[in-house]
Amino acid sequence: MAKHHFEAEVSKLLHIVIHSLYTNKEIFLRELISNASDAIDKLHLLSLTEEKYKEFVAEPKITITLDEIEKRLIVSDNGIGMDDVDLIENLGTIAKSGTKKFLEELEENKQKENLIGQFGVGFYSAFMVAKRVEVVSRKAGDEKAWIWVSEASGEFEVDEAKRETHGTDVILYLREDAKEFLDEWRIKEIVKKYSDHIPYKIYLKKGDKEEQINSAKALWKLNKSEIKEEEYKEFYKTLSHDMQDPLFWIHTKAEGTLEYTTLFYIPSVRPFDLFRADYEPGVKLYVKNVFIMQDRDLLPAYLRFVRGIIDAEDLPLNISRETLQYNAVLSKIKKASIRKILTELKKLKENDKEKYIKFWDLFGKVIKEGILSDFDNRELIKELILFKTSKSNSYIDFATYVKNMKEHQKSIYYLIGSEQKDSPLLDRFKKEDFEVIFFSDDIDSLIVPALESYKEKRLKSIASTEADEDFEEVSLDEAKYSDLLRALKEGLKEKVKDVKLSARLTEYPVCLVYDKNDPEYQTAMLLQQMGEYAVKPQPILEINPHHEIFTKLLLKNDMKSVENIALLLYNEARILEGMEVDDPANTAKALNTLISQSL
Ligand SMILES: Nc1ncnc2c1ncn2[C@@H]1O[C@H](COP(=O)(O)OP(=O)(O)OP(=O)(O)O)[C@@H](O)[C@H]1O
Repeated sequence: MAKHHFEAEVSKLLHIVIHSLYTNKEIFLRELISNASDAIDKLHLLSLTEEKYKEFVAEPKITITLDEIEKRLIVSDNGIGMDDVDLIENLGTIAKSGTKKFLEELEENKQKENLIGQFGVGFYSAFMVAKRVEVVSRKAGDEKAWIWVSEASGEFEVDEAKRETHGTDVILYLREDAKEFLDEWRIKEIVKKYSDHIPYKIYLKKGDKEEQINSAKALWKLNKSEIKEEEYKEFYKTLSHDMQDPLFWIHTKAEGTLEYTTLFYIPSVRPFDLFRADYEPGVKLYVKNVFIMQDRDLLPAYLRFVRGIIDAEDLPLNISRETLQYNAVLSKIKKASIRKILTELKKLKENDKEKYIKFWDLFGKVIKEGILSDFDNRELIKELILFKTSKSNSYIDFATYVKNMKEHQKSIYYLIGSEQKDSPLLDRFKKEDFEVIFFSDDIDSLIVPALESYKEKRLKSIASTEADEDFEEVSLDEAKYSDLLRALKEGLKEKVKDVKLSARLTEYPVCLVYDKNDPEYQTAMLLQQMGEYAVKPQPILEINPHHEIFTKLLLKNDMKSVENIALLLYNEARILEGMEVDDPANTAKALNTLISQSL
């Protein structure tokens, strides 16, 4: 046998593989199956393009043989095969510059295991589980077969061998601690996990028994017209482990400069961990049918409910979690995928409102997070938002709202909080016949201010003084009420920022508003929950000078009971805005005093 030395980098890699790699050993099988599949791909292409390979159109096949007696695992294929020169070159050196660079980085990195676990070390990963590896191969078109043997000791040997047909057998003599890979269930499990959608049949052979153990069908690679609705649904269930049918799916094949396929599903139930910080990502990355990883970074967090697959043609199989974020090809695919999902959701909203409302009730709250995190798609996300309004009990969107706007209406008006159809703040808008949006999700107080505008129409909160600028100024007789206003303010102390006369009320005696530069109640509360204790809501109590409570109070000119009245009216305004009573003990006392006085 002719002896050869491994290239220095290979020796380094082997050293790392053998000495530093303890976790995730099972990936060796993915790597070997992937190589076998590549070898079949190559021959397949040649048989299609070159005359002398025309005869090699035998049924492609990958076989995993478990030999309990010799403690061997063999991965065989009927692909292109290798001759002696190929064996020396391919299995004695590292061809790819990426791998070399990775090795350099690895040398400097202490957490080798973490890094390398994410990185396909290709053929050499066989040494994670094998003390000795033999590769018996015969190149398609050659008469001779060759054997490559190594025990990873810095050298390997190549000699003539026998093989009936073209193709390759990679024979692993399993180490003592890798005997689990002789178990057929373990192998089936690994193949299902990583290689189910390799387009070639994978057989498992043990003794006389031989069975196919993968589906051999990359569903997403088929043309849409070839896939039945049922097949889409079944595939979703295997992919997501969800028992229910998906709500809908988006299947895209991109060709041209960037070649990739994506199949995304929207579930019809909320994943259990949707609102957990440690949620499981739902999208898997494949490179040419080979499963690479399931990673959060494949889609932004606001699309975390999406299940599916991204299968890219132009990515290296060894792309790691660390390099994932920096890969330009993947970034482009990711960007296009986000846009595609959002655009398809918009279409669903237009074409199947009932289904879209189902979607919105399940995931609307999550999608809205994108307003804060995805600036590029902010306008598109705005199109997806649904809400109820002071005029509509069923959902509408911004486009409909704007279409329904009155001619003299300057802005889009909203109120944050639970649907407050009886809010005193609505008075003026009812009078003008302006529609007011109710934003009632708990995150709305963070999201809605960031919306800013829709189609050049500003969004304004009706609980804030910012909406006032859209209305004509009304002159109010401040002087006449100054003593009363002062007395009310003194009664309420720091509960309110100020007490003022109101131009916005017609029916109600009081309401609470916020200066346009101050956080509104819900925002302040949310910030407090997030640990910003210093942020306090600072409402302004506005009083309706035409309401009889105040006209009578003014007539009486008796400020004795004003403190009690102030507390009650302030709490009335809070209740009408859906807040809880502030200072309940004193409020009850004030109420009792006033009741007694009236008896
Ligand atoms: N079963 C096989 N049949 C034919 N050639 C093979 C086979 N296995 C490996 N090779 C050859 O050996 C080379 C090195 O394999 P290795 O797995 O280390 O790297 P790779 O497949 O090129 O990269 P990666 O595994 O990262 O995709 C392959 O490029 C291929 O030419």
